[in-house]
Amino acid sequence: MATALNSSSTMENINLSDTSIGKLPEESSVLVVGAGGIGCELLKSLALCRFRSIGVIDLDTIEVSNLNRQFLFRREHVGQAKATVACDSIRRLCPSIHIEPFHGDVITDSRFDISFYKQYDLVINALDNVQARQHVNRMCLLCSKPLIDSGSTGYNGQATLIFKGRTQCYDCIEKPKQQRTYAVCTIRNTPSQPIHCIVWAKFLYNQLFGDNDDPNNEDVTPDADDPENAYNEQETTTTTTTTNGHHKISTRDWVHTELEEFHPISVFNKLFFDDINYLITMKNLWEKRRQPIAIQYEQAFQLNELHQNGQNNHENSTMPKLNDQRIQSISDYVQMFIDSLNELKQRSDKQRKLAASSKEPPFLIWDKNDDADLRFVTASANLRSYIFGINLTSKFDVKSMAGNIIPAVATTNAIVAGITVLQARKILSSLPRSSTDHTLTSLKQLTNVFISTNRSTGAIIQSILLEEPNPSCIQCSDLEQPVRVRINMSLFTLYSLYERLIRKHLKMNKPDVIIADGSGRILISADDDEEDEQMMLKTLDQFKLMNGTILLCEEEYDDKTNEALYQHMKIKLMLEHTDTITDKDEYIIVDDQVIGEIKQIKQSLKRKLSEDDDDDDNIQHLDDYQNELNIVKKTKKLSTTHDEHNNNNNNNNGPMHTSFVMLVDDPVPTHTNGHHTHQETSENNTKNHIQICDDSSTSNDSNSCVILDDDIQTNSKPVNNTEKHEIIADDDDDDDCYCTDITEL
Ligand SMILES: Nc1ncnc2c1ncn2[C@@H]1O[C@H](COP(=O)(O)OP(=O)(O)OP(=O)(O)O)[C@@H](O)[C@H]1O
Ligand SMILES: [Zn+2]
Repeated sequence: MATALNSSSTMENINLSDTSIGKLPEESSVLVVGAGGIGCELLKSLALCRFRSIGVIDLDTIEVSNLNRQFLFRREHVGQAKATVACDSIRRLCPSIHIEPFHGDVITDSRFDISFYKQYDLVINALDNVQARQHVNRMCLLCSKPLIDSGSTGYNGQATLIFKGRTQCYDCIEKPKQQRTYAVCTIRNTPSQPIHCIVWAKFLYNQLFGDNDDPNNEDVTPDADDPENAYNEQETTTTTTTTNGHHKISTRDWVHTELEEFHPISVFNKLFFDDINYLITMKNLWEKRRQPIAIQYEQAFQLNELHQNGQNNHENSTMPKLNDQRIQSISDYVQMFIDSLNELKQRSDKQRKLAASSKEPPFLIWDKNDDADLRFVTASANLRSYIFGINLTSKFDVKSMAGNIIPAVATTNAIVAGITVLQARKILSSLPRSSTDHTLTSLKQLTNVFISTNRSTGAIIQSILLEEPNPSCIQCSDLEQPVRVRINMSLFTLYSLYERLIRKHLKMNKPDVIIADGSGRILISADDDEEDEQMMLKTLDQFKLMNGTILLCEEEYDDKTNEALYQHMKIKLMLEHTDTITDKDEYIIVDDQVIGEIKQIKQSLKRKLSEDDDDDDNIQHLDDYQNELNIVKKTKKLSTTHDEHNNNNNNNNGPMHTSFVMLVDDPVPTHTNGHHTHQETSENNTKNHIQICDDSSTSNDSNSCVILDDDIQTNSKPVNNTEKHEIIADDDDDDDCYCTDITEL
């Protein structure tokens, strides 16, 4: 249900000076991701609303084209990091503020891990792409941080709220995919929208001046293989005489054979007269469509009318227009075509010569910001639109459509930023004031806010009730908390991931491994009988997997073997990149996720394993699954032992928990104790350790571990050998596996 609000009623609902509950802006720390159009507005508004601790991430440097709306930047800043300059400008505005820039990619920069996010009370996205938004969404879900996702497209904008388990997350609802590809037949034979003609014009540019070896360089000539075309062309030669004497000549081949003796008028007549006449011979295409009209250069200048169909709404609007926003006459487009063609031909000849003596490519690459490139596409697209009776498009709009540009409107950004700060204020007032717990006390006041020029609702700013999370959302449903795995993406191979981590360690049989980024890309298919060796040896970064990528490992019930152990099992893995790992096979599973993961294994077992808690002394040979369960039990027991130990030392009766579990592949020494010996019988004496360490230990032991649980602290304190608890789990399937309590070592 939508509640319409005008801006004054929005303001009335929020009492900025209400300090009775929740956190105050000056007590809170906020992370802003993106210092572009919305980001600049947002930082200014946050600073003026008394937010005093802000982190700013942006990967980009300042460009001249940013200066019109990203007002924290000036011409002298061009080329400098956006995050740094934005923070400097805010400091000048508000000297008492603590604002810290981070120049880096929020997705791939290993500085931005879970512990980084945990420093903040609230995260705000001011990003311009889905991938980065999805990543921040996942990170906030993982550490239960409130997130506001702000965005704008032209006159529309939004500030939506995301709280783990309480609202929809960014991925709860699949985003409608923007159509970026069009059927080849539509482009070559039967365009019906301006974008079809613009795509055709870009193909034409590539045919004439671009990389002819590029397989994406589509032919632009009429396609007689169009299934709609009953006329079945038998000839396969590039030059064919059609029934009524018109010639079909492939532009690609024509470029090679004829362009040496370049004549712009021949190019014009081939494209807009010969090819169109050939297309007209495909009678079936025009049974239910308007037949195109071929235009010949010699008559083209007489086509002075603006357009055929009364043209689009823009032309009727009384809004003043810049030259580039105006639709021109057909004769203007004819002239524009000839002029830009000549210009590009000269440039292309130069480029070919330059390539002979340098590393430059021997072809041109279309650039939306290059005037000749843009004029060529505008003119070609509009001539074709005219031929097919499609509305014409201004140069300004062609630039936006051909360059996939989403228009940025400074006023929308300012409104979105203002609303986002109000949202931030409301969220903070719902957070407990003196606690690091970020559970919201109430969602009552909170809504999503949309800015829309669609007046059917009678409001520009609309407040929409928060939606419940989607229970089957792969990112936020509680049942599927990901197991966090730290690896070095540039060293860790697909083989290590599949064979060592997923199959050996997680005990999955032969799962599909799917990249959970909405693309449905399958990394490894369970149906493949043989693994591609070359592929398995590739490192994960070669598959464009990144810090924060979630993999869904899914295994079906194996009815052939009727093996209950391998019934349907699902595990999500979240990959976290770290440069600090230098061993190509090493992986670290972070903290209690390991326990969650083993619990999942436990749940997936059909047979009921006995849960006899008492006989830790009676350690015996265990099968792999029993062993995993015992690790869980042992972990709990060790935590308890440790708690007692700690309590004795500190007189602290508060609960203690295990700081982290680390799993590494390292040669380990043989451990001997009264009861059992871990025999180093596996290949290379390599074992998996699971080490459970505690951050309260203070010794300088060189065997100390890195503290991975960010709840406790980021930097490690060395672990005293006598306090260290260690469980050694054998990586080798054939070996016996023992659990050993460190107190016995
Ligand atoms: N993965 C990322 N990590 C960090 N910052 C990012 C990431 N992706 C996008 N950004 C930043 O988000 C900001 C989005 O701002 P905006 O939408 O105004 O885009 P812009 O690149 O500044 O402008 P335009 O695209 O119009 O030239 C940019 O400054 C961009 O650098
Ligand atoms: Zn979700």
